[in-house]
Amino acid sequence: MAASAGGALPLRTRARAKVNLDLRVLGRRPDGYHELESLVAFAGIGDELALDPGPSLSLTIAGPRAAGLEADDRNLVLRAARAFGQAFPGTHAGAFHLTKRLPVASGIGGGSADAAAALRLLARLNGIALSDPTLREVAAGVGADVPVCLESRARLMAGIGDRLGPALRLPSLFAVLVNPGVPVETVGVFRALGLAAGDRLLAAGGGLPALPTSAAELRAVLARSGNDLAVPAQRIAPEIGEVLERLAALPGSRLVRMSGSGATCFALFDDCVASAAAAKALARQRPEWWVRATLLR
Ligand SMILES: C[C@@](CO)(OP(=O)(O)O)[C@H](O)COP(=O)(O)OP(=O)(O)OC[C@H]1O[C@@H](n2ccc(N)nc2=O)[C@H](O)[C@@H]1O
Ligand SMILES: Nc1ncnc2c1ncn2[C@@H]1O[C@H](COP(=O)(O)OP(=O)(O)O)[C@@H](O)[C@H]1O
Repeated sequence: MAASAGGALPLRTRARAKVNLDLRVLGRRPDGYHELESLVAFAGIGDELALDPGPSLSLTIAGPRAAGLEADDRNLVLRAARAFGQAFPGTHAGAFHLTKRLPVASGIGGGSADAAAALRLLARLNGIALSDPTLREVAAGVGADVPVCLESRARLMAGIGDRLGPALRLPSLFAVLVNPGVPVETVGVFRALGLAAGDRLLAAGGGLPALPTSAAELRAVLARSGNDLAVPAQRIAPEIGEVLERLAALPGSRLVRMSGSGATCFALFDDCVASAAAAKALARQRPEWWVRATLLR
């Protein structure tokens, strides 16, 4: 991108993929939203967002996953930017350019990460701290997953995504992320769970017993949990079953799970040699799937 009209270089940030390492649904609130508990980590891969400061707000989109994603008012980048402008009157915005690399509607929060990235860039441009309570409210108003994506640090997430634990220094996990190319809408998966408003299922678990110090220890903790949205998601997208089976069958695959409301699933490996080899093997088996080896932390 060229320098802005004023000569300043555009601001840039990475919108990292969010991965729900586990996810429990505790119940459904009277307003219809579901109470969750989830240990969230972030991948090394993501979309990229640039902001060229200027007088008017706009968005352009390019990149390998841009097809079908409109740069209109429904786009989460513009929704976040407009909400920011309303909450912080008189602040500056400009021209956003999104490089879309993450599959859309895939349970790894690409849209939420883009919205959070827009808020980070606007906060940087206007000298607003990421810890600003109004900024956090704006994030929560754009989407349930946007607050956790603001800092994109691993942490426990509770409530509907609005209650965040402290940032966690998790041992790095060598992962392969896989999406079979079937978009899955979050709202449909929650609906398929079949809970009535006001239903209470479980008491809060309280999170991690102690912070694991090795990847093997973290995997052992994760093995005791799961993703409560996996069964309803598979009813909507049966392809998820094949993704989980193929991931589990890869040499060195230690733990296999779906992220968020799907359809992206991940497998964890001991090291980057094993995860890279597994990603290569799976991409050969299913060349039409989105397959990426990455670090989660
Ligand atoms: C399931 C999760 C887990 O991290 O991730 P994704 O699969 O979307 O990545 C999130 O809770 C998704 O967050 P996000 O995608 O931002 O959700 P929103 O746009 O706010 O909500 C979409 C719809 O999902 C339902 N919803 C969402 C969150 C929640 N805790 N309870 C719900 O019932 C609501 O019906 C809502 O209208
Ligand atoms: N910048 C964006 N990137 C991805 N999806 C977006 C974006 N803006 C709006 N959306 C819409 O948001 C919804 C959720 O997208 P996404 O965050 O990718 O999935 P998920 O919530 O499953 O993790 C999709 O239906 C998509 O059309």
